[in-house]
Amino acid sequence: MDHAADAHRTDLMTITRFVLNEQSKYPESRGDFTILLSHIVLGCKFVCTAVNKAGLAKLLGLAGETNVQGEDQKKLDVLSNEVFIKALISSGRTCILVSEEDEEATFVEPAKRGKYCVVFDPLDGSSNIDCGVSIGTIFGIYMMKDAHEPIVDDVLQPGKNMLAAGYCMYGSSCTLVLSTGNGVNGFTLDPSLGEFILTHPDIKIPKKGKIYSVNEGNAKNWDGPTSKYVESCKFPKDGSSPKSLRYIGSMVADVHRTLLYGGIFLYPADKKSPNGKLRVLYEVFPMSFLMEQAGGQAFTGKERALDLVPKKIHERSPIFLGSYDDVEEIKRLYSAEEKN
Ligand SMILES: O=P(O)(O)OC[C@H]1O[C@](O)(COP(=O)(O)O)[C@@H](O)[C@@H]1O
Ligand SMILES: [Mg+2]
Ligand SMILES: [Mg+2]
Repeated sequence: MDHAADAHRTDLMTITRFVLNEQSKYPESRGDFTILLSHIVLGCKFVCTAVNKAGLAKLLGLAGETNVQGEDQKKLDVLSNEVFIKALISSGRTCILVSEEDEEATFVEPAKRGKYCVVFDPLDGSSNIDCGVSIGTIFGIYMMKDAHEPIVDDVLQPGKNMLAAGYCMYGSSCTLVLSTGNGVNGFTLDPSLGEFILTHPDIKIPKKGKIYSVNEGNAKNWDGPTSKYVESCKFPKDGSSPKSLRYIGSMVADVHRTLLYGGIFLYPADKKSPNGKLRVLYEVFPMSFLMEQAGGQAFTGKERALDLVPKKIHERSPIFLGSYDDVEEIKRLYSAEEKN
């Protein structure tokens, strides 16, 4: 590193500075949230390093049952789950953790307990790992309802009660997008500093977009409004240009593009999966929270996504999220069908 040339960079807005600045706006704050977030950020850095090495490990024959040291080589999704569980418990600020990888919620032992509940998908888009396509981690943070012995109900709250949500995308760069309920900000990891730097301040999603993003292979099982909507993206009746289709199959990457470029991401219900595929707590809610904070909308086909009250921790829901006007159109089609 050229230290002289980099001297001017010491005024960069790192995520640590950013969160401390936010904290200073609340004089009564004891910094618990800041500490929790710093543990999540550390987890993301660990997973980013593991993801970057994954291809190499495979090439060198290290990713299998055992590595050269004779240790078990863990699959990335299992490893990522362990990283976040450890990072969150060691923060001393959490009481309940819900991970996609664990059937049951994890209750933190009293000595290490704090007041936050964290829901997360440690590695999203894991089917894309072996071909090096972008994958990510998604998280949402709730406050425990009251001071009592934690119970599962503490995480079965509507998404609008989330205090914060975000994702980290492990792609051509490592990008962390965060909202603490006061807009959306994006940070990019500078590997030379090991710090996330504010690179996308106050992200606002375009009001209308030119891209739709959906697994069209499921089209034969879609319901009327979804089919009509996708048809209108391809053959618009108002004389406008057709939308482009982009679909990666990693929710983090598809939502990130939607957030920056505008448009709509949909994982609708279909005849085979009447509740869709994506999980309410750690996929639908955090992404819907971010979309609304960026000026977009998120809809389930029946209601505002963040109004949904999950009954089970791994519950699924259809989801349509993105630019305000694009989601408005799908809402119109569903309400027209209801009236018929
Ligand atoms: O392959 P499909 O059916 O289009 O599903 C893609 C969706 O499934 C997911 O991969 C599910 O996430 P996981 O990898 O965490 O299970 C989303 O990231 C993505 O939007
Ligand atoms: Mg996922
Ligand atoms: Mg996952």
